[in-house]
Amino acid sequence: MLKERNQLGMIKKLYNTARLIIAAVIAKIRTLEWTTAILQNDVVKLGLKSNWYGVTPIEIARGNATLAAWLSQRFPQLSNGIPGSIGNPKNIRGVPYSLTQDFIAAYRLHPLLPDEFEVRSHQTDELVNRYNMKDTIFEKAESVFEENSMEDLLYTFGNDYPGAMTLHNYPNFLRNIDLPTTSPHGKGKVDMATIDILRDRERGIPRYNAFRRLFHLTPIKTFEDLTTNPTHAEELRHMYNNDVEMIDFLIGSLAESPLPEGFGFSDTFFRIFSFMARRRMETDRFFTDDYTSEYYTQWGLDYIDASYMKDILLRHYPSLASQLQPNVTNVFIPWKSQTSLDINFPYPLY
Ligand code: HEM
Repeated sequence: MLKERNQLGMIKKLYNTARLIIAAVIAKIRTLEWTTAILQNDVVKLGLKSNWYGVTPIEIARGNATLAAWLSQRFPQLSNGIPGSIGNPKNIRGVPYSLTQDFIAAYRLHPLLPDEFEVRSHQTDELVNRYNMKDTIFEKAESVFEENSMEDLLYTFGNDYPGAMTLHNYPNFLRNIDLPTTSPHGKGKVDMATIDILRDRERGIPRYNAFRRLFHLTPIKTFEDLTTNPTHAEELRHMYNNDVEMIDFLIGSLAESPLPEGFGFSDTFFRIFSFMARRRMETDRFFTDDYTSEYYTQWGLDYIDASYMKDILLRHYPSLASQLQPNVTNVFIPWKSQTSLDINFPYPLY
């Protein structure tokens, strides 16, 4: 009896330790790889690296030794990443953590979705299947995996570009989407483009300009302050009755132009992303006080450190090796576009 209970305890411990390790690998991949693929900007990369590993003053000073010395004296905590760094205990900043509705509003990235896609062979790049997105969602998703090999799907998604986060780019299939009976709405057709705006309004998300003020960003005064595209400015003036204060958060963010260099979405979205990216880790005891070998095991900490998404893909699908050559460093950036070795992956090295 006692033996069985001990065994059960061991199994539970093994399960929970594995869960912690996998959650940390996912958090690391999201911080250092996914986000740096959609925000391909050196300063952002450095910021995200600082969240996980910390940054050294010499990296920030881009090799300038005098500035680096001053930085390390003035900001001794600089080189602390969140996970495991001494001096970074759990910090809720006086507010219990939750994913805010504002973050959810900034995550309404539906324009990233295409209306159709082509599955291509990972061996020959030949067309294998062509799909309309509407035929691949909800209960129909499983058939895509039955009709294609996992290697071909990974190769396809590894090389496809997402849609641009901009006005007039909402996927058509979502504008008249057939919800399954299992959806909280029940069966029926909905227009997700409308719902995205409606939900933000009913949840009290500040309008675009109010949001910018709350984030200490300069509010816009005219439609031309928002976008360099005169057609968009005119359309928005008409839609919002010439009142910039009425522009919805999502619409303002989709209209924003020009975007900072390398950004896949607006600077306004970015503010809440970068804020939450840090906060969701620094409020978690397992990424702060308890990111230790006692909870993770030393094997686990080393495994997290050594694992990037590419390692995971190759571990499970070794036959992708010829597509995932050393020049493919970040698998969230189309593989074929990475033609030369990026020594700055996953963060810039100065
Ligand atoms: C085929 C792909 C997708 C479909 C069919 C889909 C559909 C939906 C549906 C039906 C809702 C609920 C709408 C409601 O409030 O009534 C929703 C919400 C949402 N979707 Fe998507 N979506 C897809 C992909 C994505 C992607 C790729 C992202 C972001 C990367 C995303 C972000 C969100 C967010 C942030 C919400 C709001 C969640 C909440 O209210 O808590 N969706 N989506």
